[in-house]
Amino acid sequence: MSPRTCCLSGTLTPFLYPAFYQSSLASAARRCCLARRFPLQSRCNSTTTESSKSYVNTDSSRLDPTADDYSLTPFADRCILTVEAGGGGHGCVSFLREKYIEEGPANGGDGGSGGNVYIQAVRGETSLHKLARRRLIKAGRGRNGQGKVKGGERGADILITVPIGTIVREIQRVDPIAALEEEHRKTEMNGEEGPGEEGKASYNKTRWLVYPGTIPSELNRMTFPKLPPPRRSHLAALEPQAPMWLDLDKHMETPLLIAAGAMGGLGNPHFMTPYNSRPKMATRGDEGLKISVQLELKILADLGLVGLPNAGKSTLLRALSNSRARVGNWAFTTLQPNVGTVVLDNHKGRPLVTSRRRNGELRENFTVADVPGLIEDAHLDKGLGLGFLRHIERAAVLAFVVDLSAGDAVDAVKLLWREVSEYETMRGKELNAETERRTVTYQPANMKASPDLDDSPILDPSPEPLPFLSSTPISSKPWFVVATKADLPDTQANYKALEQYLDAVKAGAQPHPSKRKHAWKRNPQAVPVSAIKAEGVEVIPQLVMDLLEE
Ligand SMILES: Nc1nc2c(ncn2[C@@H]2O[C@H](COP(=O)(O)OP(=O)(O)OP(=O)(O)O)[C@@H](O)[C@H]2O)c(=O)[nH]1
Ligand SMILES: [Mg+2]
Repeated sequence: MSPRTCCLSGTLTPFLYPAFYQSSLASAARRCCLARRFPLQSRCNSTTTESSKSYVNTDSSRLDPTADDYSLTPFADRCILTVEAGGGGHGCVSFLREKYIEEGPANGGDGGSGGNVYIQAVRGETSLHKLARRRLIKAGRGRNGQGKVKGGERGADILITVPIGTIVREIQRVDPIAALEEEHRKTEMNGEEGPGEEGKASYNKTRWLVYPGTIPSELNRMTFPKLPPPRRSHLAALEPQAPMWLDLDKHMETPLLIAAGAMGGLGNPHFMTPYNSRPKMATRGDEGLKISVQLELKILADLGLVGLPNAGKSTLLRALSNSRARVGNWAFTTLQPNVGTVVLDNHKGRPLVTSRRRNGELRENFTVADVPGLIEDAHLDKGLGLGFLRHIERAAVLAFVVDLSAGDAVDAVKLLWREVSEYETMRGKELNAETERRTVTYQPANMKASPDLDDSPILDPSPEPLPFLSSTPISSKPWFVVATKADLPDTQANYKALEQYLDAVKAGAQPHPSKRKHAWKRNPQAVPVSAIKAEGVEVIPQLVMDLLEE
């Protein structure tokens, strides 16, 4: 018997189903030892403190709470946001004035550059609701330049903090500098072609600032130099390639720049010539880059609970962690995902489960996401399905929660897998469409740029690989079944049938419930539990750790 099977059949079935209890005396003795050293309470819900009382008694009211005993935190997992980098301050037109220097030279300072917009995924953020309220986030504008060659102050930067697991997709971008560059390129070309009034340009009030009090007739007589070429902040090189598509799936130590502030205008000393030491013009600061982005949070939990409504997912989450998710005896009690943390090591003695992360770090906890119940055709957005199916897409391990007292458990597992699998197909199609959208530039046949191009769509020549979202197909994730409400009478036969079905899936006698080729079926197991009495749940942490290591 493998250690996992031993652990499973050993610790819980004696309470629930004595008939299935087959483990050896030796392993029972070892478990007794373990139970004495780590009482149930400290083992699977180590955030609770009163270790002297029995687990069941202490938590009976917590696990079977009244309908109004829950805590609800504001939550949003999607939002559309416009971020705007700060505009540059204007250059200054001023002249030196001192005693005995009546008409001093130009000494206007340059405008300050605008503030940058940064994004950072941090631990501790769990929702996008604060950003959803804001809609427009604008970095500070640079201050205008001042006399005595004083440059303007830089605009204030903005840092957008998002939860880990946020995907940022660009919807629209307004780049004023790109427009200016285009304009500049055109004027350069025209300037080269046309006969030369070199170095002269007319007054453009969107680009030039003139000395205060300049009257229109004077303005007409003034000779404006050629507009300087548009400038970008050197920080713009650090911006992600447009169109932006970021998958912020790790805690970020440093923020990522997404929109660099615009440059400030030039002060009047820039326009001094040997013939004109007192230019009466300066340039205006540039407008900031504006990007509309869609933020989508896909919770990154280690374990995702998938189940029909009223199956007991929230009760299970309460039994495993210190969560206060709402529990009620009706469908759709849970309307938004809840994430609970199961503490494996509370640093008060030896941890029950010792597991290391991929980077060798010792795991102190793991997270469990409880999402609203799925119903048939959830993938077609029935019930609350589609909005929340994406939260299980990124869970490392899936736990299918089935209610043993509510009909055939095997049918429930098959139905849940069907929905998850349909969702996976849909996501695959979406991802392909997105990839195509980003690689192929459609050009109608009658608008061919050059006659030697054939009719095929033009591939984007960009050598940069596209940033794909790294995601494992849902069907290839390790999974197990939590058979809840095992305390209710006449559930044994249902559980037995479920166990037999999973054995058949493992042996290959039955297809994987998702009907997919490369689905994970190495060792799907059933865990009978009574979440309401916290019986049987103590094996789940070890099981999850084993599956996480796969
Ligand atoms: N007898 C028994 N009742 C349970 C058990 N687990 C949950 N229940 C009850 O089943 C009902 C539904 O539990 P919830 O945890 O709210 O179920 P859910 O799956 O989160 O439901 P939705 O959020 O609506 O999808 C509640 O009345 C629980 O008290 C169990 O192990 N045994
Ligand atoms: Mg619930």
